[in-house]
This record gives sequence, C-alpha cells and structure tokens, in this order.
Amino acid sequence: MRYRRGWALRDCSFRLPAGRICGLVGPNGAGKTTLLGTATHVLEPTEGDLRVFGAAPGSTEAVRRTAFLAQEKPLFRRFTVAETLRLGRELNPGSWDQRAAENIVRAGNVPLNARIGTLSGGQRTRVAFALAFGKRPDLLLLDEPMSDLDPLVRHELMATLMAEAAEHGTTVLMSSHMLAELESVCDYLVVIASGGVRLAGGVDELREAHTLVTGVRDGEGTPKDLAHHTVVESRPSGRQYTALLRPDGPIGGPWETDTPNLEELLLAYLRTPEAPPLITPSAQVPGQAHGIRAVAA
Ligand SMILES: Nc1ncnc2c1ncn2[C@@H]1O[C@H](COP(=O)(O)OP(=O)(O)OP(=O)(O)O)[C@@H](O)[C@H]1O
Repeated sequence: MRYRRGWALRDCSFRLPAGRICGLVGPNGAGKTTLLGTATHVLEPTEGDLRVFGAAPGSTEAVRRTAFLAQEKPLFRRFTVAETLRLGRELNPGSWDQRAAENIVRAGNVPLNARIGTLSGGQRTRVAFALAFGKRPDLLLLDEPMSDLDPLVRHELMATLMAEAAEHGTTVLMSSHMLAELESVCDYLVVIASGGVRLAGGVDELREAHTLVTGVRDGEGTPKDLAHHTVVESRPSGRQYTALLRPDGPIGGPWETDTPNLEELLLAYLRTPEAPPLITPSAQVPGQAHGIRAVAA
C-alpha cells in the first residue's frame, strides 16, 4: 500500500489460519491500520492482493463474514444505544445476535436509551464491541480495541472475545500495543515494522524457535560459542551478556538459557527492526515466499 508520501506496507506476505486469535503488533506508523484497511476494503492495495476466506475484501461474501472495529469507533452520535443495535440488526439480517449484543451493553450498565454522543469513550467502545459481536462475524478485525478501556473492562471484554471465538471458531486479528495483554489472549502473532512482516506464526512455535541467553562473556562482541546462531538482539552490559537467539542447534558453553515469553520476544524484534524476519510455515502463503500478499483463510 503506497500513499503519496511513499510505501506504508510492502513485501507484506503472510497467511492467518482460520480460527486463530492473532495479535498484530508494530511500532507507531508501522502500517497496522493500513493493513486492516486493505482487509476491509476501506483501502485498495496499490500492488498485490489480499483474500478473506478466499474472497476479495469488497465482495458480498467477505463483507458478510467480516466485522471491523476501527480505532476511532465510528458510531452515529445522535442515535441511542438501542437504535445503534437496531441498525446492526437491520444491516445484518439473518446473522444478527441481539442477545449477545445486548448482553455486552448491559454488562457495562450502559442505558439502552442513552445517546451515543453522551457516552464516555470507554462506553462507546463497549457499544462498538457489541455491534461487532452482534454481527456474528467469521473474521473479527479490531484496531487497538483496548486503548480507552479501564483494566477491568479490558479483562471482561477480552474474556468475552475469547469465549465467543472459542464457541464459534471466529478468526480474530487485533492490533495492540499492550504486549502483556496480548500474551493472555492471542495464540497467533504478526509483527510488522518498517512496512514489512518481521514475525508471523503461532505464539508457541515462535517462542520455542527462540532462546534467551544470559551469562558472563570474555571480551567484546558476540561470544564465540554463540556466533553461529542467529542473534536477534544482544544487550551487553559490561561483561554481563544477554541475548535473544534463534538457535541453530544446541547452545554450548556456560550460558543460562530460557524460552522467552511473548513480551520479551516482541520487545526484542521491535527494538531490532534489522533482525532477519521469521515467518513460520503455517503463516506462509502457499507457493509464495515473498511478495505483497496477506490472506485470512
Ligand atoms: N491517508 C494517508 N496518507 C498518507 N500517509 C498515510 C495515510 N495513512 C497512513 N499513512 C502513513 O502510512 C504509515 C502507516 O500508517 P498506519 O496508520 O497504518 O500505522 P499504524 O501501524 O496503524 O500506526 P499506530 O500504531 O500509530 O496506529 C505511516 O507512516 C502513516 O503516516
């Protein structure tokens, strides 16, 4: 996707397997909103293409199966909450789940007769969630859904999200900067930085492909016994040496090793955009190693 100022997303090739809850992570300006925009047909990719369950994002099939909770949570300010849910019902005949939508609104004690314009930011987010869930989508796209929610509401809505996704097999792609929270919600991960994919795959497979190494080194630079592994990030502090590696075989030498948690993994890749990308087989687009392609299938 190229804007006037230049490329926002390029060489952004990955596949998101159906039924996964995927975190979309990247620094400010990395292209997360742009990616979600192309998946919902708000933006037309400059090159390459994207498929939602095999269909073009603007097709009736993809639109019917996708719900998008945009960052600015656009709702009609003069509608009441009840009218907003009615809009959802009328726009989604056949699939609308009024009970699920009302339950989400009621759990936050948001009055059904209140106008959207009079609600707090967090309450409006809750109504937007209700609208997205009420649609019963097969693909739910969320752009920083948690940013204006208090910690208890975040917890509650993420629990609802996981329960709904588990019950209905919903595929979720959720951009967020809240790394610790993503760890408790996501089983899949896509990291983009500088307009390209840096990491993509199942959370467990990505964690297990890396080792956190700590110990005392002699001299400067990468210690000899670690040199043949891929060093994603190293943080020397005097003789103390800490590094995140993608090991190529067993790690020898006097090193303490551990599997990184999701936050440690993400921070290392965010701090080191030049680290070689890792796209696990489940996240690769079949028959295509590189290119500008993203797929939810
Ligand atoms: N309409 C536009 N015109 C020109 N450039 C744009 C436009 N929208 C986005 N960009 C640029 O494209 C890049 C990606 O922006 P995008 O909003 O997708 O990032 P993001 O990862 O969602 O960021 P954030 O975490 O800050 O929300 C940025 O450099 C941004 O300035």
